[in-house]
Amino acid sequence: MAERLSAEARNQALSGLSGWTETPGREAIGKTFTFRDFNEAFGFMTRAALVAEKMDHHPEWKNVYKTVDVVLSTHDAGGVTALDIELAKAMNAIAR
Ligand SMILES: C[C@H](O)[C@H](O)[C@H]1CNC2=NC(N)=NC(=O)C2=N1
Repeated sequence: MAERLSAEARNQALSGLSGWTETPGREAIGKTFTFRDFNEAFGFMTRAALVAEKMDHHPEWKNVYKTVDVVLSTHDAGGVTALDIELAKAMNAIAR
């Protein structure tokens, strides 16, 4: 199983991840993606879902119209692991 990252390692990883921040009150990272319209937002979710399923690592997320709020943590590890960082990177790449 992937290891929980220390606070220092999390901050180090976040410094290279545009738009992602620590989620207040829990060990997780989050980002709000904003798109042009619902179609773009849902297209992003569709592509990200395929990556997540392939990784067997799944986001917590919520879509309202053209925004997608994403929170990533590794439930099995009780914190943020390299899997969350990898999925966050993939989501940034998909959203570009
Ligand atoms: C059995 C299965 O591999 C696990 O439950 C996976 C599935 N997807 C997961 N997704 C996330 N975000 N955290 C997990 O710990 C996790 N565990």
